[in-house]
Amino acid sequence: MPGVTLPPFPDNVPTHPLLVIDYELIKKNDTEEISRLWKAATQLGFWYLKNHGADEEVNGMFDMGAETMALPLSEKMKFEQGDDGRSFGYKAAGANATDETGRPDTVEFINVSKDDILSFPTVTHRTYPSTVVDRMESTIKPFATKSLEVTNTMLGVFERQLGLPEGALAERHNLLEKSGSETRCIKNPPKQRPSDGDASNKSTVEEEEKAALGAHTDFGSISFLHNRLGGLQVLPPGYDSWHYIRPLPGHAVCNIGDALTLFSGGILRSNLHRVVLPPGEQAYFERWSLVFFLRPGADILLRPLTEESSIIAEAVNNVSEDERKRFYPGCTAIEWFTRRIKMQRMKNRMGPESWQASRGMEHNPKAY
Ligand SMILES: O=C(O)CCC(=O)C(=O)O
Ligand SMILES: [Fe+2]
Repeated sequence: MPGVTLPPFPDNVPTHPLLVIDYELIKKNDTEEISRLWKAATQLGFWYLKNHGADEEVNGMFDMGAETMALPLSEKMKFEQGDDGRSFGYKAAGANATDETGRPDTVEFINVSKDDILSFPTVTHRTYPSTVVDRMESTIKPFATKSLEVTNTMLGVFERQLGLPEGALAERHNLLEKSGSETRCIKNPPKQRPSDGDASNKSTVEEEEKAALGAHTDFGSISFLHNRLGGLQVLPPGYDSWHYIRPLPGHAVCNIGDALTLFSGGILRSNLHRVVLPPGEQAYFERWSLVFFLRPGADILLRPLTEESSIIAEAVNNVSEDERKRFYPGCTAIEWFTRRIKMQRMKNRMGPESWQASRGMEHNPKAY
């Protein structure tokens, strides 16, 4: 946050390196950069993006987030998302489970729908707190516009690399169609410093490892994420332990979501990730993050685009029968999305089966 000097990310924690992709080169269709982006999107499903040109808009969004979270809880709760699986609006800390046992999350966030941003002042889905309305034109729309440009450019790269006809992915992300695309600003409270001599205040290892936001794969197509402090972790393929992603100044973190995994028959990878307290001294600071989620049109059927690409058809042919079944959930983007959100709400929790019912394309559904 402005005016706060943050401690550096420590050197003694396990981190996972990500490829750094230069957005300027991607825009220029640089062959080498495109093959690096392809490698990142298919192997880990996460990469850093530099030269994305959204820094100013990102800073404005963090200010909007701070203004919103500073509102009284009673005011924020007027705009809560509810328990029906809708994502737009405010989510209070503790409203979602982070694991099978129903441990509550600690993050609060404000989500603003792409459709409400583009139709403003006309309401498409819902209304928002005054702090959102006041910055809709000046801050939120410019951020969403920039994010749509960046994510759709990368979507175009994936469309070509997958051997799909021109527009096959683009038309499934038509700007004018209603979708789950949204901006999200997240706040996680800092760890409390133990007061001297107060043994009860000493945090346990268990507490340290508690997820602020539970292990998940993203629901949509491409996520464009900005954070300042550590805390984001990935479970890389072939590992059974979590690795931090080190925040790099000026670099966004991008990742693939379930919808692209489904459209591509598993070629594009939506990888498990979660958020925990930032490591070391950073834990004592509020953690803020910001995401733009590009998601398919609400009514788009989620399934591999085998008729449109021999590359995808071959990928689907090469997996086991059981694995293939996972690629045909038989639902639309909005149904996928609604189920996942609804089943992680604490209010809808019946038992461990609710957590299982909230899962998507997680490669290790047992990982917390
Ligand atoms: O806060 C972060 O760094 C990641 C947030 C995230 O994974 C999400 O909101 O889906
Ligand atoms: Fe995520």
